[in-house]
This record gives sequence, C-alpha cells and structure tokens, in this order.
Amino acid sequence: MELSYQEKLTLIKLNELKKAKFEELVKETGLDQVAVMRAVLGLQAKGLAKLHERSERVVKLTETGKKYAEIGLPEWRALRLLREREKVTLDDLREVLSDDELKPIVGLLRKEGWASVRKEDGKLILEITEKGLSAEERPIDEALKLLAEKGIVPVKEIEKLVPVKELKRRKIGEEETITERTVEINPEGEELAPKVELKREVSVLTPELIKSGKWREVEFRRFDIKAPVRRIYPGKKQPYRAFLDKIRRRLIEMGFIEMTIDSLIETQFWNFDALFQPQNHPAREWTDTYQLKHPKSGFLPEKELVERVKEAHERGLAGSRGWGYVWSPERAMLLMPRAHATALSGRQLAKGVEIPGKYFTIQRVFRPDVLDRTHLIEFNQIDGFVVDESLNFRHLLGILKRFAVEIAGAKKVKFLPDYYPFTEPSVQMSAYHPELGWVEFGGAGIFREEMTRALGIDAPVIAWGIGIDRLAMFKLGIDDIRYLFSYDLRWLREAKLVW
Ligand SMILES: N[C@@H](Cc1ccccc1)C(=O)O
Repeated sequence: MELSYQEKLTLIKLNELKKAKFEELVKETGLDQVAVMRAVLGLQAKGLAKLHERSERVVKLTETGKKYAEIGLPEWRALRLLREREKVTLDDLREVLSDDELKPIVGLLRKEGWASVRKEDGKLILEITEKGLSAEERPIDEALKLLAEKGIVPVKEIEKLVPVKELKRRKIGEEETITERTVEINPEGEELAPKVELKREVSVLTPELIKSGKWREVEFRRFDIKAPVRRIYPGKKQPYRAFLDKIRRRLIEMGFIEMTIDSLIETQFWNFDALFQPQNHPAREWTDTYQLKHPKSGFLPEKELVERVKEAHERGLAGSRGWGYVWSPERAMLLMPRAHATALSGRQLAKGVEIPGKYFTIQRVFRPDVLDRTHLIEFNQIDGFVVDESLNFRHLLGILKRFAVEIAGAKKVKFLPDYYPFTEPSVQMSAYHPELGWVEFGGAGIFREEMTRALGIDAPVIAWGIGIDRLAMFKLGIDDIRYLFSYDLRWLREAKLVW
C-alpha cells in the first residue's frame, strides 16, 4: 500500500492515540491542518482509519455579553446602587448604566421584584424591596459565568440554566454550530502502523542530495496534480500590457526594429510638419488634437532640417509645388500630446535608417473624443514603415495583409482608397473578423517624396498606422474599451488573453 509521508506520520501518531480529536492529531504530528485533513481522508479511503464528524449547537458570548461578564449585568449594577441608597431616581441610575441599559431597567427590576416603582412630582422613584435586599445569584448569572469561563458551551448545557432564547434576547449570547472531528484507527491500521517506515520526505531533488548519495535514503514526495487547491493570484502583467507586449514580440520576430521615445509630448513639428501636413490643416486645430499649456513651446531640430521642411511646405520638393503659404516656425514649435505614432516614423527617417530596413513603434496617442464604450481619448497605435529601393504599392498591400492575418487573426482583408497628407497613394484597411465583422484596422500608404526627401531619405518608404485597441478588446473578450484601463480586481485577475 502506497502511503504519503503525511499519511505515514499521521498513522503512526494515531496508532499511539488510537482515537483522537482532530486538533490533537494536528498538534501531535506537527503538520498543518490542511495536511492532516488530507492525510486522514487518505487513510480513511485506504480503510486504515475512520473520521467521525459531529456537529453541535453551541453558545458563546457576544461583545455585550463579554462586557457584562466583566462589569456585571445592568440589573446588578442598579441593585448595588439601590442597596447603597435604598431609593433612587431614574436619573441617578445614569451613574452606573449607559443610555441603552437605562431604558429596560425598570422592567427588569420589577420582573425580579427587586424594586418598587412610584411617581413623585412627575419623577420615577425606585425603592429597594425585601427581595432586592436578599437577592442572590440567579440561573442567568450562572450561565454568564459559565460562558465567560469556557468560551463556548453546548446549547444542551446552557438550557439546563436558562433558555438560549433569553440570552439572545438580551444580546448576551449567540448560537453557532461547530463540528467536532474525531479520528479513530481501524484494526487494519493498527496492523500496518508498526511496519511503516518513516523516511525523510523531500519534494525537491537538490544537487546536494545527489552528490551525498542521500537521495537513496529519502522518500520523494508524490504530487497529486489533480488535488483541489485554493486559487492563488500571483502578480502578473496587466492584461492590456500583456497584449501589447505580445504584438511587440511578434513584430520583432518578423525582423522589425523598434523605435522608442521617452516622452508622450511632441512638437507640432514632428507630429505634423515633418510629415508634410500643412499648418492650416483642419486636423491641427483644437478639435482634433490637444495642446500643452505649460510650457507652450518646445525646440525645433537642427536648422538644415527645419529649412528643408519649410522649403517643402512653401515651395515644394521633388517636382511638387508645395502648399504655397508662409511656413511658421513658431507654430511648429507648439507642444502637444502626441496625436499619432507616425511622429516617430518621421523622427526615425530624419535620424537615418538602414536601407533596406523595417521599423515599428507602439505608442500611446491622444485625441479629443467623447468617452464611451468604444472611444477613449488616449489609445495605442502601432506605426511602422519599410524602406527599400525596390518597394512599390503592391508590397505595401502584401505586408498589411500579413499583419492583419498575423496580428489580428483576420480571415479577409479589404482596402479602400483614402487620404493622408503624408502618403500618396493612401489606403484604409479593414479586416474581417469572424465575430466582429469588418473592423477598421488602420491607414497606410507610401510616404510622399515631399516628406521623405525633406527628411533626407531617397528611397521609397511604405508606411502604416494601426489602431489596436479594438483588437485588444476582442482578444481580451471585453465589450467596453474602458476596461482596458480598469481597476476591477476581478477582471485584472481573470482576464485571459486568447491568441
Ligand atoms: N497616422 C495615421 C495613420 C497612418 C499612418 C501611416 C501612413 C498612413 C496613415 C492615423 O493616425 O490615422
């Protein structure tokens, strides 16, 4: 018969005791309660011991009861004062009683016959009686003493003195069910106990055990992987964070280089101007972006770059006529919370890129909107670009399709013509999701030469921006986008990222 270490130990102790209260067995084995219970149940299943359970109704003191046990019941406190003064008013009793004890006191003293009550000048006067003078311990006093002494007393025993109902009515005691467990050894157990060999049990095989050869002497603990255990909630990544990290990994595995930046604040220069978005473009007004109040302005990059961007806007580059206005550096210096991740693509192109090269970034971006279950004013975008001498529009569509399939698990992809100031041609992409239907996924295009040339790049750059929050909602099984940032502990614990 296969016995665990705990079962062996429990059996040996039980053989010494033959029959024991469960708590006693816990003390004797030195194991914790859960372990002993498991061992006892194990021994019982193997026919070596028997567990008896008996529930019993018991009474214990309430907080009020504990107080009375210490300072005496209200009627006794009142009687003591009466014995001293013979005659008291209700007001006098305030010396020894609290407000809520005062109310029922007349009734209590009368019921015991300890005092007589009369009215004098509109005041209640209590006077001690013969019975009050000779009053002795009553059953209820005995019950209170017993409870104070023992902590818990079976209902049966208390009822020999007073009805439990009475204790409950006076808020002295309360009733409870306790289960008493006794464990008894079976003849089969008695026979086996002297034969069991209690070896040291280990649950981890260490290098020391192997080197010293001690592994030969110990017993390895068997784990019952099906045993029910309490649920634990170890620290883990916030679900939305886990989702974003997963996408980051995917892209890195696909050979993309990550673009990062510390600040969420951007100059309009990088958010708009460097992307050839004209300064009078409607998306630059307050309705579509936030602006920083303090400080209002930041710094422009090196002069040469600024000059080239200004040139592109005013007169055009690469055969373009530009926007044909006077470009304002002050306007470009204004600070704002980044409104799209494409700002980082611009920065990277200006810094210089490997050709061929593939880049991506995951950024928190901000746009004014009315909050509801599908709209947040801050959300996340993945932007990226591929730069290579031989790239064309078909490559862009191919890459986007692969993204939609790999990242979103889309079955079908749809492209529609679109417009962005910084791409030409531009497309809008939708992915078909079995459960969500057609989901707008993001925008893409080939960066305009007015932009790439001004930033110093001579090769075609295909670029895209993807909103990933709706996808996150789907992967996390939520239908309210605000949950992505929820404090709801239950959700944080249980949310599952289905990939
Ligand atoms: N930045 C655009 C998306 C985009 C990125 C790159 C190229 C084209 C479009 C947006 O926020 O919607």
